[in-house]
Amino acid sequence: MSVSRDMLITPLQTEAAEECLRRNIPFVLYAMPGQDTCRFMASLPNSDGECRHSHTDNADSFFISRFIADEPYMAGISHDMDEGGIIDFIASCPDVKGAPSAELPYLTSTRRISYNQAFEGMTRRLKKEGGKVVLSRHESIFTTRHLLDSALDYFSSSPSTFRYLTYTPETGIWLGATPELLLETDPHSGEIRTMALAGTRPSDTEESEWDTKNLMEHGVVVNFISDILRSHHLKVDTGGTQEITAGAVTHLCTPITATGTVNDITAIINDLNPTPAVAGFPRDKAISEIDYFETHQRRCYSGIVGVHESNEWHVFVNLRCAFTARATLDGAEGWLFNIYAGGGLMPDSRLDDEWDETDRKMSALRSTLSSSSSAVTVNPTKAKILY
Ligand SMILES: C=C(O[C@H]1C=CC=C(C(=O)O)[C@@H]1O)C(=O)O
Repeated sequence: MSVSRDMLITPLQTEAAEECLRRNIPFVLYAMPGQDTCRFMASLPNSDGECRHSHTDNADSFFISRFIADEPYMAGISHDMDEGGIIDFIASCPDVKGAPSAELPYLTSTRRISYNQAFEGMTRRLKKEGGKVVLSRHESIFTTRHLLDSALDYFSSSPSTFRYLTYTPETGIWLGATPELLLETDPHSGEIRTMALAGTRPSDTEESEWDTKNLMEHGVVVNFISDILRSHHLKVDTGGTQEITAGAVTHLCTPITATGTVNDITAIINDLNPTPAVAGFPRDKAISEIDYFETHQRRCYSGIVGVHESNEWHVFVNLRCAFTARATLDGAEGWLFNIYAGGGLMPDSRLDDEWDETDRKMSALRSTLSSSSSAVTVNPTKAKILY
């Protein structure tokens, strides 16, 4: 099911986002899972022409952070804008000292040989010691398709995900549609909701049973999340494991709720993040192997992304996403994307299956970027990034 294209991003929101992209003003367009309207927020410049983009506890804000930032870093964007506010914003947008992001996308994709080597190194240890590590890769694609068109299509084809397009000077431009909830608070019931999302197979499989590798991979995440919540003295209730389909892949998903007195919600978020669904288990060992074997920086892929609005937290794991920047290739203007995906390795993982899994996880965004009459190039080594 996909929602109506017209409803998701209004023409005014598109115009405002384009203005922000032109002027390097931090902004976000986002839609909550199941919603068919987007919210637009931007960090307006202060009287010195500088954009405020720090997170404050009271204002509604969007945040995005890197995978295992030393300090849990949040780029907040406040100032929600309704349609009237957007008109004023576009009309009066003062000159800002917006800086382009210092980070640049990779021109080439993760090489198969590098992925294979990382796989061999990680599974060699897993076979001896057990555990789990999530190995990721990225694919570099240049497209002449306009960014806002791509975002609109990607949003409308993934209605049950948290969808966003954002720019901050710290992170650059990111586009994503993630199915994975890290944590959500409900001030009415006092409940915390989360999920274990791990274990993947093709959505067109004819198998009825899940294999042991996927069931165990999933179980590691259920146990980890439950243990963290219990360590915060919360009562944990684990629902039945379900299947959820996201494009070409189906995942195992166990909803988890926690109740009790929450003294410090950000401490719970920081303890949960990253879960073994994106890092592995034991966590520290998995993170150091990711650091050692992966040949790219994950940047914001598999970090957290979400909103703090009306005193509620909606925190997601940043999956099915891409980092992008304006670029040219052979005289054509377009966008250079690094699409990221990973998969959990267990001692009995098979190399080709894992590679194919990441391919399927990237496929929805890849086909969005290639649709209509846009010219698309994979590994655009001659692309030039525009500032
Ligand atoms: C790490 C990713 O997916 C996670 C979420 C669902 C299933 C996963 C898996 O089966 O490996 C991963 O844990 C990704 O999409 O890049």
